[in-house]
Amino acid sequence: MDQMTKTGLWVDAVQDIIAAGRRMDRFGWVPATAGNISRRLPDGRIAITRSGGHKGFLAPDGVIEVGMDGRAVQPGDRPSAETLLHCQLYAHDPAIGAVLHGHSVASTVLSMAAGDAITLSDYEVQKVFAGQTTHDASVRVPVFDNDQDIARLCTVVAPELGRMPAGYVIRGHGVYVWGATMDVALARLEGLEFLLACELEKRKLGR
Ligand SMILES: CSCCC(=O)C(=O)COP(=O)(O)O
Ligand SMILES: [Zn+2]
Repeated sequence: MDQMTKTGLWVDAVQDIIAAGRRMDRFGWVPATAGNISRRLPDGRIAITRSGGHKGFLAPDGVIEVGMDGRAVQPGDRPSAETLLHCQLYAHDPAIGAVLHGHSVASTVLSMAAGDAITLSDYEVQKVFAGQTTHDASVRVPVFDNDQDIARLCTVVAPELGRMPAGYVIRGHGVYVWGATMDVALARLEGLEFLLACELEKRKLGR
């Protein structure tokens, strides 16, 4: 165990991740072992969920430390299979402090029916996203084809970095959302999931 794992800052990050997992689970966004959650650490490393655990029932040892290259600091630790998507966001923007990934019904189903984006229009809640000041506008949420090769998926996401006010969706898979803090990331996730759920209901009405 190195110095970081002993500090209060590490404990804060772990508590943030455990609380986020519980909240995502309450909404049904992390079924079975789906989803992953991370936070940037003050030393530039990342605290991220271990691969394969239920994110609604995380214990402190369900969170491990990785470098910006996505490799576990402790040999033998197995970080989330999607760690590189988190690292990509942290590397892109130093202001990003937390990244969330969930598998909601709405993001899964809508993305399977979508082209290269889901467009959200006319919803008041769009204003939860930075730079959105009115419902009278559109928010484009890119949809990327699913890929088990996460390094290759990163190359597909890369051109859109900096142009995704609400996050992005991986087709038939789930959403990625981020924020300066865990609270901001959770608020954005809640906003995006609300809007995707509305969109799914609207389409069921044939509108
Ligand atoms: C059972 S969900 C398949 C893997 C996945 O998409 C996911 O989000 C969870 O993977 P992890 O390695 O982070 O547990
Ligand atoms: Zn996933």
